[in-house]
Amino acid sequence: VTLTDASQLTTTTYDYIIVGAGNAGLVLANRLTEDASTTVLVLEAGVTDENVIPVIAPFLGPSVTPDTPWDWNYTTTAQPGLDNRTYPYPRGRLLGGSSSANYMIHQYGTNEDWDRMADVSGDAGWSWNNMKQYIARHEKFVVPTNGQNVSDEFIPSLHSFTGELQVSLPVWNQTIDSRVIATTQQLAEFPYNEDISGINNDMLGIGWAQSSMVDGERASSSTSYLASANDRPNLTVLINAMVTKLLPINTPAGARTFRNVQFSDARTFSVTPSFQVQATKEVILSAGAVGTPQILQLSGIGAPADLEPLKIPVLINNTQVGKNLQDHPLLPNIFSVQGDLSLDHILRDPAQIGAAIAQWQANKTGFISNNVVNNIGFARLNASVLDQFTDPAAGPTTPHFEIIFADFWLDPVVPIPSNGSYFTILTALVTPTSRGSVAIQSTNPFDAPLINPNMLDTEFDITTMVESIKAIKRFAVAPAWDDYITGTVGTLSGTSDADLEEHARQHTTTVFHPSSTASMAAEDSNDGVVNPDLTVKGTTGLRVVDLSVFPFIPSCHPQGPVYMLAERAADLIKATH
Ligand SMILES: Cc1cc2nc3c(=O)[nH]c(=O)nc-3n(C[C@H](O)[C@H](O)[C@H](O)COP(=O)(O)OP(=O)(O)OC[C@H]3O[C@@H](n4cnc5c(N)ncnc54)[C@H](O)[C@@H]3O)c2cc1C
Repeated sequence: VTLTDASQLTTTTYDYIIVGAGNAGLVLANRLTEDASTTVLVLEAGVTDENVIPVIAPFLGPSVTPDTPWDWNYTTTAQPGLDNRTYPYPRGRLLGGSSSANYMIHQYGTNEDWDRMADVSGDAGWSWNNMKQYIARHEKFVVPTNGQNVSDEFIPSLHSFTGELQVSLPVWNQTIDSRVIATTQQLAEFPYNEDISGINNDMLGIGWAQSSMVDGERASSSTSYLASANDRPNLTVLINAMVTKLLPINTPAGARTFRNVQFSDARTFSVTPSFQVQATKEVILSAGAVGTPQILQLSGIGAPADLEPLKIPVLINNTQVGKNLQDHPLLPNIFSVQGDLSLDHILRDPAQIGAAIAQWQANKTGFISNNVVNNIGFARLNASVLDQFTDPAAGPTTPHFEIIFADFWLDPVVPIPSNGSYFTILTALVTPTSRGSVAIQSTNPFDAPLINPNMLDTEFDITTMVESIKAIKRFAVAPAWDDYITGTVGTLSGTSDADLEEHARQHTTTVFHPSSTASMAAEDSNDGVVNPDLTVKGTTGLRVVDLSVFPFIPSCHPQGPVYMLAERAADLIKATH
């Protein structure tokens, strides 16, 4: 059942308390309540996702954030690598968390990404060979039924059709799609990849985006894992509940126990009145890569240098909490194109958008029923460039950068001009080496933490971004674009490395993938915030299950890896108790 107010709780004691009804949290809520004798409370600061059209309609996904009631509305600190700019840093603040606010692209990462996690943690359970079983449990592939031919857009034999989250393929073609695919036949540098999810141990090349959607609607952890479990009497989800602190129970020797959770009404933006609930087994933080370190720090688990200036007693001294933040930098590269077939003309015209939304409401068809992006690709640096660096990729077949194709002007920094037709090829670093941080700046949980992704801080990152621009410029001169692309827009016209570096520093923001702020490390290592079984080092009764535990950001869109992580975490938790 989903409750809206603390006064509706009928008890204050549960077997498990999950903090955050997000991507990971609702997987746990479902799996842990499969046993009818296990009670679970999920505390979520955000609001409901029910009947929120921008959340449900796939093409409207980008309007769920930033600066809305469904977003935490964070902003980064000034980024030295980006000409000291700041930019919005969206995080979903509703049921489903960021899985309700994201752009729905669904992948699983490379086998090398997972094998590195197993190596770093010393736990072979995180290896690809073991983690594959969780894709089968998680995924419910849905082939579009609108007549779209998707036979060579994915490899059916590798996918699961029986799991929880619906994953599908494009149901509406953009003008550029056939040209993108034609380019894969014209240029050997950009081969066609028949299944871009990573499931076939190969993410290199260009393929059709798989998205978490079904029948013209978004599929999130809320519409899948929660929807199929919410009528269980042993599951309680409380929205509008802002967790403000974990309270320690002092144990005489060894680890401190954290099974008590304090929260307040998120609608009041006030820590009083406060409520307390207790877990008899475990508290699980699934508050995401910003929320989780924030709660740990507010609870006195963190670096003395972060806590002492705020007079927060250091209960667990761990200098890694909130550190190691990794994210995928995203750079829009815009070309001007012929004619008026790009989506810009529709997106500029409220009447056409209104008609398209009405069509979607009537029968879930048209471009609103489809994701904003149909094709994505991944590539590695040329060997001659890579030779200058230690390769930060998880292995020799893991990509360094991503290429994303949009049939319209898509630049989060520069708004769409009032006329013209455009084609955007976005590039994103998927193996960045820059590391940033999340740190609370006051003892008030309602104050946003300082978020510093520290983008393009390293020589590797800026070099790879420049190389990615050169790569897409090679892509754009394939014969497939001869009668379409007319020129570059703005600073993309630069030809020297210095020009392209300036273009990157002026336009880069984020693909919204913060990770690694509560990194996993081996049990006997002094590094890391959590152990390989996701328990918080130096504590009992407390685990973290969300994207913050990945020691390295996966080289793909990360919601799939989060679902896989949470599926295994449920098994680990069940095996403990
Ligand atoms: C705009 C956007 C676009 C994206 N596009 C894609 C994409 O196309 N494909 C992809 O794979 N990934 C995408 N991502 C990233 C992906 O959605 C996230 O990495 C992933 O969902 C994170 O899962 P999580 O469980 O770690 O955190 P979340 O899903 O963010 O869950 C955290 C939950 O905890 C709650 N919470 C936080 N603090 C508190 C507190 N103190 N008390 C109570 N509750 C709290 C939050 O409200 C939230 O519900 C995108 C993200 C965004 C924001």
